[in-house]
Amino acid sequence: MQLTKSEEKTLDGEKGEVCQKAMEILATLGDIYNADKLIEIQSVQVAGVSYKTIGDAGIEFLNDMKGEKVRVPTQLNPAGMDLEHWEKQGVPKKFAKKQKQILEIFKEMNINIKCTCTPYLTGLPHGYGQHLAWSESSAVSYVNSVIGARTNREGGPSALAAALIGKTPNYGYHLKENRKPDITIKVEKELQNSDYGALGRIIGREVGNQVPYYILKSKPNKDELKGLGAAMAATGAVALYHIENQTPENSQFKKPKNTINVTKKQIENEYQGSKENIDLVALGCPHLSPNQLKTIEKLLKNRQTKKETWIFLPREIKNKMQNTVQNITESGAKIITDTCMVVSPLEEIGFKKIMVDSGKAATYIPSMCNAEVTYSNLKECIEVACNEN
Ligand SMILES: C/C(=C\C(=O)O)CCOP(=O)(O)O
Ligand code: SF4
Repeated sequence: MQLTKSEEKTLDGEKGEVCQKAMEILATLGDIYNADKLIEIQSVQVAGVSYKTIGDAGIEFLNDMKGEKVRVPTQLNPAGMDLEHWEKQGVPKKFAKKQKQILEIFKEMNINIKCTCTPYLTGLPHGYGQHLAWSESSAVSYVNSVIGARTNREGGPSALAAALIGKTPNYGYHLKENRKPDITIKVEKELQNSDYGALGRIIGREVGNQVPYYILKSKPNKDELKGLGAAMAATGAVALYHIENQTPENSQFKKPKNTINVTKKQIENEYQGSKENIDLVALGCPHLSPNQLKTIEKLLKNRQTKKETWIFLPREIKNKMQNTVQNITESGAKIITDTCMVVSPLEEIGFKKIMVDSGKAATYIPSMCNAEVTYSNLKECIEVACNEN
C-alpha cells in the first residue's frame, strides 16, 4: 500500500509510539488486502469492549494504545454490564472492576462512551457513500446495506487504529466492485418480525461471506432489516446485502443468475427450543429502536412479568423515552443499557435457559453464555415472560 509522506512519518514514529502502532496495524492490513492507499473516514465503531470477550490480554492491548485521542467521532460496542445498574444485573464485582478499567481507557482516548451495537440510532455519523470503520457485525451489515455507507467488518484493534489515525485502508467494501451481489435469494413466504432473523440464519449458513441479492414477497421495515443482517452475520459472514426495489444500491448491479430458493417450511424450521423452564427472556439483539420499545410497551400493557425479562437498548434511547421505560419497568421487566445478552456474563449470573426473538442471539447464546436457547417471535417471548410456568 502506498503511504503519503506524512503517513510514512507517522509509521516512522514521528507522531509518537501510539500513532506509530496504529499506523503499523493499518499498513499491515493494507498490504495483506492489497489496498492502494489509506482513505479518510467519517466515524468509527469499536467492538471488543466487554471484559468477557477481551479479557486481560485486551486490557493490556488497550493500555499500550493509551496516550492519544481519536481523530474522528467514535462510539463503542456494548460493554459487559449496565454501567449504572450492574449490581442489580447480578454482575460480579471483580468483573465490574475490570470493565470500568476498560471504559476509563477508552474515555481517555476521547471516545464517546455510548456502548451500543446500533450506533446508527445514537448519532454516530454515517451516510450514503461515506467511508467508515465500524466493527460490530450487525451494525456493519446495516450501515452498508440499508444506508449504503462503506465499511469493512473491522476487528477491535483495526477499528481503534482507524480512529486514532482517522483513516482506513481502501479495500473490500470501500470499493464499488466488491459491493456487487453474488447470489440471488428468492423467498416464497411473506415474512414478518423475527421471520427475518430466521431467514438470515438460513442464508448466512448458505452463503458465507458472499453478497446476497434478495427478492422478497414482503417489504421489511428498518427493524426487520437489522434483524436480518444481524443473523446473516452470525451464522455466516455477510457484511452487505441488497433487496430488490428497496435498498439504496439494489439497482446498480446485474441480478446474479445463481439462485437459492427459501421455502416457508425452512423459515418455520429455524425456530427452536421449548417454552418450558425458561429462566430469562432477553429482548434487544441488536439493541432496540424506539419503535421496538413502543411495541414491547404495548404488549406488556396491564400485564406483569413472572420471569426475569431483560430488555437491551442504547442508554440514549432509554433517556429519551422515560414514560415508556417507566411503563415497561412497572410490568416487572428490566431495562438494561450499555451491554447485551451475549457480551454480559449471563453464564456467571447463572441463567441456564434463555428465550429470545433474535436470530443472532439464538446463534451466539449457546456458545457465548453456555445456556440453552429458545428462539421464537416477540409475542411468544412476552407470553412466556408473563406466564407462571
Ligand atoms: C463478541 C461480540 C462483541 C464484542 O466483542 O464487542 C458480539 C458479537 O459481535 P460480532 O461483531 O457479531 O462478532
Ligand atoms: S445485542 Fe446482539 S447484535 Fe448487539 S452486540 Fe450483542 S450480540 Fe451483537
